[in-house]
Amino acid sequence: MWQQRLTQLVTACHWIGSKGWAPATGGNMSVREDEQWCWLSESGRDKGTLTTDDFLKVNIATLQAPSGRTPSAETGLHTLIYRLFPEANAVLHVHTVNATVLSRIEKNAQLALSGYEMQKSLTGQQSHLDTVPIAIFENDQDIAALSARIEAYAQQHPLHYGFLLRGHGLTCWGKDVSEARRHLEGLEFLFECELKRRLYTTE
Ligand SMILES: CSCCC(=O)C(=O)COP(=O)(O)O
Ligand SMILES: [Zn+2]
Repeated sequence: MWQQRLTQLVTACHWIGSKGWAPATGGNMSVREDEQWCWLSESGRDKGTLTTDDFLKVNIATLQAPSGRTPSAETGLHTLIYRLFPEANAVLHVHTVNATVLSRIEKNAQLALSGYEMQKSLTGQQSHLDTVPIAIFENDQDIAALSARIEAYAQQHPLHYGFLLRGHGLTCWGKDVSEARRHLEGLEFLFECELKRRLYTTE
C-alpha cells in the first residue's frame, strides 16, 4: 500500500517540478506508511527529479530517520500533520510564486477564499457562495516552534486542506496522493485568481 503511495508521490514530485513549484531545491513531500512511520524527501534535493531512493523512513513521533540520512528541514510539519489528521496520507509542500506573494499581501492570519467555483476542488466544498479560510502562519526557522504554533491553532480552529507560511509557501495534504495533488492544484489556482483580483480591483 505505502509502496504504491510512494511511487505515486514520485510522479507528483515530477509534476510539481514541471510546474516550477519547487525551485532551487525548495519544497518537500511525504507519504504515510502507517500510524508510526512516514517517508519524507531528503533535505536539499531537487524535488523535481526525485526517485524513490530519495525518500527516507521517518518516525512520526520522534522525527528520527533510522537510515542516518537527513530528512527535510521541515520534517516536523509533515509529522505534525500525520499526528493531527489520522486520515492524511500524503503531504506536499511547495514554494509557488502565488503562495509566496499572496501570503505577504494578506496581512491577516487567514486568507478568506470566496466567490470561486474552483473552491469545489477542495474536498467537501459544494458552493462558491461559501468562504474557505486558509490559515497563514508567520514563517519561522525554528520548525519545532512553528509546529507548536500550528498545533495550538488547530486545537482552536478547523484546519482543512493546507496552510500558508508567510513569504515561504504552501503545505497541503490529502487522504491519498491524488487528493493532495488536487488540493495543491486547486489552491494554487485560487491563489493566482485572488492575487489577480487584488491587482485589478480595489474591493
Ligand atoms: C531553498 S529551500 C529552503 C528550505 C525550504 O523551505 C524547503 O522547503 C526545502 O527544505 P528541504 O530541507 O526539505 O530540502
Ligand atoms: Zn519550504
